[in-house]
Amino acid sequence: MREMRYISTRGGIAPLSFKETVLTGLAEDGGLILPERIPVLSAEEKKALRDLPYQDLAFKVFQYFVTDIPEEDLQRLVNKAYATFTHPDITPVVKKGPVWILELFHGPTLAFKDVALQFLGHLFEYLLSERGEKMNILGATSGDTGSAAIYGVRGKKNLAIFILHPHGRVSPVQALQMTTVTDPNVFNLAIKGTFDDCQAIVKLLFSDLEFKHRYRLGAVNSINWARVLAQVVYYLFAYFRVTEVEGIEEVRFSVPTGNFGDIFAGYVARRMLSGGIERLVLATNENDILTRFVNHGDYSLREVVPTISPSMDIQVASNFERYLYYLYGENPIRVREAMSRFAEEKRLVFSEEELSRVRADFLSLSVSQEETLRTIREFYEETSYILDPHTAVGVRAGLAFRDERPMICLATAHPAKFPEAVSRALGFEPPIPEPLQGLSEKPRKVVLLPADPQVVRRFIEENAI
Ligand SMILES: Cc1ncc(COP(=O)(O)O)c(C=O)c1O
Ligand SMILES: N[C@@H](CCOP(=O)(O)O)C(=O)O
Repeated sequence: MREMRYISTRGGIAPLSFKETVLTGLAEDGGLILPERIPVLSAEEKKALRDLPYQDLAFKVFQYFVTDIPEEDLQRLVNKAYATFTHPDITPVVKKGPVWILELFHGPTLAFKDVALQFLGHLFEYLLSERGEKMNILGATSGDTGSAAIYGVRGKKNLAIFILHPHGRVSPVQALQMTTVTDPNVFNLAIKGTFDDCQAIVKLLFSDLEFKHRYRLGAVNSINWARVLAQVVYYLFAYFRVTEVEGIEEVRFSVPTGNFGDIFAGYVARRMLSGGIERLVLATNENDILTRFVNHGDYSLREVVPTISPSMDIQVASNFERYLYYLYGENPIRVREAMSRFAEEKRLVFSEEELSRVRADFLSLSVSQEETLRTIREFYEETSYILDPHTAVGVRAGLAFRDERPMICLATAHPAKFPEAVSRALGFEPPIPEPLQGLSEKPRKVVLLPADPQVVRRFIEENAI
């Protein structure tokens, strides 16, 4: 395999290997890390990948991007990562009514984050033991990354984890999943603010290079390229499965979107396939900055509003910067200018030519809470299948943009993580799966802090390993 090196969206770092990329998290110039090229699969390569079981496909896809880990080690990491999943296909894709549902919730914390974070946990442990180093993981969550990251690194050597979540703005089940892990190296920080505040604190602390190096900070958010990479696999897996069954070469994916990480993984898969994914449907809840961007070129910041799909209550979508890099013709100077303009003016303006390229990549719809509840109800009536509210946002948008091509809707979380919303829609709560049973009786560990980077910094200084 040709060696793969990694660069920053802002152009200010020397190229990195994959291993360095994983340990670096946020690029030292404040940008996000990307591979120097996205491989395009030939017809023969697609044929060779088409029928592979999930783990084998993951291994083969990773090999294009991971050229500095020996094959046997990479294979072992992949096998360990997916051994915790309860479905043999890892991310099965099932036909329900008029759409295909890509179920991404068969991992330990019942959300799509497990697909990448189970892998990243093992990868961190492998890299740290190779170097004889320790790491303090720092992450922000609007609900799902937090528990998936905690479960991903739990019991692993040489790691502590600090997860910031917006106090009172994640679902009660999500809060319990995180805070009932009372291991001495796990710290849940409930921040009095929004997810955007939490993510801004994390990025600020990563940008303080002295602090980052002294405490050897590691990233579990989609800041970390390994997160995006692992998520690319299920797009390819679903694409191969659905096109095989339907006997058609083009599909659309509908993706409930918040931090733009999942749909960015879809964008990478689309480029790798070069032609198989006609467009990606970008579905947002009432926090609709990305929908306004696609449909009206209006990328301007508004207040975050709390909704029944809380994990998508985000306005400043981190991975948007990665997409901008490609939209701006892989020109890091333009990305750097845009990011500093956005920090000052809280908006970006795009040319008609740029917007027409955006619309060749994405279709977009913002779905209100009322429509989300209606979608859960109507989909259940038609198919007996219970959607979680995030998935319902994606299904609603997927139905709006359905044409002759198969529409694959990402089911990003299990409905039992959001029983209140499901009950409002259906009049009953979904059955509680085994991993969520008895959580409310367990002891909890959480600290309430203001949305102040200095306070968070002090907390890390006092508790880091
Ligand atoms: C259940 C669920 N659906 C959708 C999303 C949105 O994904 P992304 O932030 O990658 O856009 C999230 C948060 O990441 C989530 O937890
Ligand atoms: N919705 C996410 C927000 C963080 O996104 P990430 O993909 O960058 O980790 C969550 O559930 O925490």
